[in-house]
Amino acid sequence: MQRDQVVVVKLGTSVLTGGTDKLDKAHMVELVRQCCELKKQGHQVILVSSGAVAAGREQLLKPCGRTLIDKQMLAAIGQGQLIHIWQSLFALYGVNVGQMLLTRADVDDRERYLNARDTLNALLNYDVVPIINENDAVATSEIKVGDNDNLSALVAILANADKLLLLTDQQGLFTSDPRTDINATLIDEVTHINDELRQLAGGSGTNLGTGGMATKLQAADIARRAGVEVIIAKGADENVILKCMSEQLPGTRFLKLTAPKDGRKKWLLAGPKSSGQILIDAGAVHALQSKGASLLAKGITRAIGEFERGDLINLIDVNHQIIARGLTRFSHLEINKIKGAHSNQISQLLDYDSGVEVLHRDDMVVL
Ligand SMILES: Nc1ncnc2c1ncn2[C@@H]1O[C@H](COP(=O)(O)OP(=O)(O)O)[C@@H](O)[C@H]1O
Ligand SMILES: N[C@@H](CCC(=O)OP(=O)(O)O)C(=O)O
Repeated sequence: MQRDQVVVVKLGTSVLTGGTDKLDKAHMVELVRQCCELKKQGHQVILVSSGAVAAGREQLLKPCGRTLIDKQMLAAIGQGQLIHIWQSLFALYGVNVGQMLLTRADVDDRERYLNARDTLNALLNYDVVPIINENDAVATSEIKVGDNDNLSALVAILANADKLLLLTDQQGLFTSDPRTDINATLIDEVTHINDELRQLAGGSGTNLGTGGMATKLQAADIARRAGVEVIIAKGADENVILKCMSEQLPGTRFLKLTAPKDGRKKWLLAGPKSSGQILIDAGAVHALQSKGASLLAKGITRAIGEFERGDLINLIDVNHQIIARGLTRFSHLEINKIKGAHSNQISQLLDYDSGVEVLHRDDMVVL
């Protein structure tokens, strides 16, 4: 078994409540035991823990709805309770925990991303288990990641993790939702995530979880591009966390891809929201994918949305697939003036010299 790996363990509400309306503390002790065993083996563990809303509901003892504001209020009540439980359970093993509550804004902004990364690394260096959740109480829809599957992928990128374990109430990804299809079969290994696979993954089969398999697949897609192996497995299975670290595969494994080495490119993968899109032709797609080229104006069909120089944009092919993302050196207005033009015509078309690469290779990740 490989030692000294950084492992992000995401525990869904389904695992923490065992499908009931209360936190299953007996099972939480068992999960803590496994995490501490991993630490003893020399690995570093980060928890992404859902359960604040469920804990708040349990604590409130009054009926409460499921609107955004209801959930924000319940999270405000439940998060303290949740971290208190984790803290006391890890203390049984003499392990300290540190709470980090994040929103999308903390990863979108490069400086805030670096601050969050420094805190995470400092906790790991001091042998503390970081316990992360979305800062639900203040996260409005604009700044929300929205689900802890995607959040855990961002955390795995922040921490430069080796593995991301998405623990849930199913054995893994099935050919369809096993709650509704008794013939559904488990998919052991995934090497490509495409639209066909996405169609197999439905939403949450209960009203406890957020996102179901669809968000787990999004998370796996992001994390594996950053060089993280992802496993979806059943949180209630005996020794599931320990098994995920061995050859004995308990669920669905998503093979990792070769990650960019540059930290800024990893940040681009962590998915700051794009401000707009640039439509590119087949020649440009080929140049980016096969030749490692920068994007030049002649391969651009048009700019969609409004953006400025320095903004993050997605590059889209004729089939509306995202091919790459990166920081543009031209605004949408400039791009619409220079699209299709040869590089030597650009300064003339704009009346000033702004260079010729619309997206430089160094500022771009090809997906
Ligand atoms: N193809 C699929 N394979 C497995 N589970 C699926 C699939 N499609 C939808 N699901 C649903 O996803 C649920 C797990 O996601 P979710 O309820 O969000 O749990 P968690 O709280 O662990 O994130 C399962 O209970 C299942 O009903
Ligand atoms: N942040 C929320 C959980 C959001 C979420 O993604 O839930 P889940 O699908 O159960 O992992 C909470 O703590 O209740």
